[in-house]
Parts: sequence; structure tokens; C-alpha cells
Amino acid sequence: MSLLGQLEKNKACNKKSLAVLIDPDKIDEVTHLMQTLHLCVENRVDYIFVGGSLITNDNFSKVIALIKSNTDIPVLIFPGNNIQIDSNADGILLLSLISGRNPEFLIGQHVLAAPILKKSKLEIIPMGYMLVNSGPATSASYMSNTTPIPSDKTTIAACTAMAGEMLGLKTIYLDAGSGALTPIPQKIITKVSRSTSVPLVVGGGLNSISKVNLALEAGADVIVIGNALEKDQNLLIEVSEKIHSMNAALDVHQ
Ligand SMILES: CC(C)=CCC/C(C)=C/CC/C(C)=C/CC/C(C)=C/COP(=O)(O)OP(=O)(O)O
Ligand SMILES: O=P(O)(O)OC[C@@H](O)CO
Ligand SMILES: [Mg+2]
Repeated sequence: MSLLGQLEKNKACNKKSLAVLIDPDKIDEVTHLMQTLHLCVENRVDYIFVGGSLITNDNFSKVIALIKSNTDIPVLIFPGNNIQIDSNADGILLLSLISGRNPEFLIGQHVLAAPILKKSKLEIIPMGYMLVNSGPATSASYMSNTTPIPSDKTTIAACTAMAGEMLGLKTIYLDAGSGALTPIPQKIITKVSRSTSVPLVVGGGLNSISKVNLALEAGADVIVIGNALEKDQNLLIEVSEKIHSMNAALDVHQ
């Protein structure tokens, strides 16, 4: 089954998934990456996202190659721009930044990437990418030169997601931005989740189990953990336990 097919199937039966974001820019030692990968395997992480708003070294392809040769976890590119393409990954989250009004990130980067993506064997996962304000500007909003959706504007968020789905985008990502001070508010997750039927990815600032629980309860289908993993390895253990117990309870009731 395709990765998108799996995401859709899980959504249909309300199964939650866990993704870890690895930013190649923040990897300075192979041993450290190997430890992170070990942690991902131990905790049955479903997807590894690889990408960053800004890549300042030549780690991108090396990181993907290392993940592929050391785990079976699907690797999905989470690109900050059109140079973040590597055919060793399993797929690419083809983000269109629908919360913004910068044509470059709505369609421009995609035109440049299209011929390369077409030749690659990467599975393309069309995704409506929505940045929501979380306090100070994040790398993604600054680098994309877009204004995030105000965090109290639930209707704007819902209508944006609805428009994305109507335009044919197959998934939605609500992102407060990496290292966000406050994650996506529950009200936004709930309203977006009730207004759309595509798999909903939520991330940015999820640095405690209580914040993750709120996102799951509000309707997130996929939880993304990035920065927090570096500081607190226990978080991944707790999040994994929570997600797997929720999924196990579903199996009992089916
Ligand atoms: C068509 C292709 C291949 C790409 C499109 C690219 C688009 C539309 C990107 C959306 C805007 C953007 C800059 C997204 C960045 C998403 C991302 C990889 C975030 C990871 O976190 P960082 O922003 O690197 O956080 P730090 O500041 O903590 O490093
Ligand atoms: O690094 P964190 O804050 O977990 O955010 C992950 C991801 O949603 C950022 O684009
Ligand atoms: Mg980065």
C-alpha cells in the first residue's frame, strides 16, 4: 500500500501515528543520529520526516542514506525549498503553503521541482501546509515570507484547510513552527479536523506529553516531534505509549 493510502486508512479507523522530524542542519555527529534512529525504532515511530527551512551543510542526502540503511521506517522529505529532494527517500510531503500568500511557496517552488520529482521514484504526498502563529516569528514563516494564521482565528484556519482539500490536496499539516513557544491551539485542530476529511498532521512546539495529549484529543491524526527529542528522550517513549494505547483500545472495540 502507498504511504498516502496508509495515512488515509489509519484516518478512516481513527488510528493515530507518530512522526519524528530530523533536521539535517542540526546533525553534527553520526553517532548521535544513530542513537536517535535507535530510539525511533524502539518506540515504533511510523514516519521519519527529513528537512529544514535552511540547510547550511551537505548533510541532507547523507542523513537520508543513513536512515534508509539503518531502519525500515518510511522516510518522508519535509522540504523547506526545492533543493531538498533526494530519491533515496520513500516519499515527499509536497507542501503548498496555503496559509500564506506568497506564490513562490504556493506553486513556484513546485514548478521547479516537478521535472525532478517526475523522474524520481518518490511517492508524492500533496499537502496543504498551514502555519499558525505561535508567538515570535518562526524560521518557516520568516523564510517563506508569509504571515501565519492568527492563533485565535479558527474559522480562517478551517476555511483555509477546506479550500486546500477542495483544490485536491490530500493531507493537511497544521504547524506552529519548529520550537514554537505555544503549539497549535486545540480549538484550531478541532475545527480543522471537523471541517475536512483528509489526514491531519500536527506539529510545532510539542515538547510535553500534556501538549501531545491535547493535540490528539482535538483530532490530530499524525503527531510530529522535532526539537523536543534532543532535550528529552523520554518524551518519545511517553508519546509512543500514548499513541499505541489509543490504537490498541480501538482494536479492542472493533
Ligand atoms: C516544491 C518543494 C520541493 C518544496 C516546497 C517547499 C515549501 C512550499 C515550503 C513551505 C515553507 C517552509 C520554509 C517550510 C519549512 C518546513 C520545515 C522543513 C520546517 C522544519 O523546521 P525548521 O524551520 O528548519 O526549524 P528550525 O528553525 O528549528 O531549524
Ligand atoms: O521541532 P518541533 O517544535 O517539534 O516542530 C516540528 C515541526 O512541526 C516543525 O515544522
Ligand atoms: Mg532548520
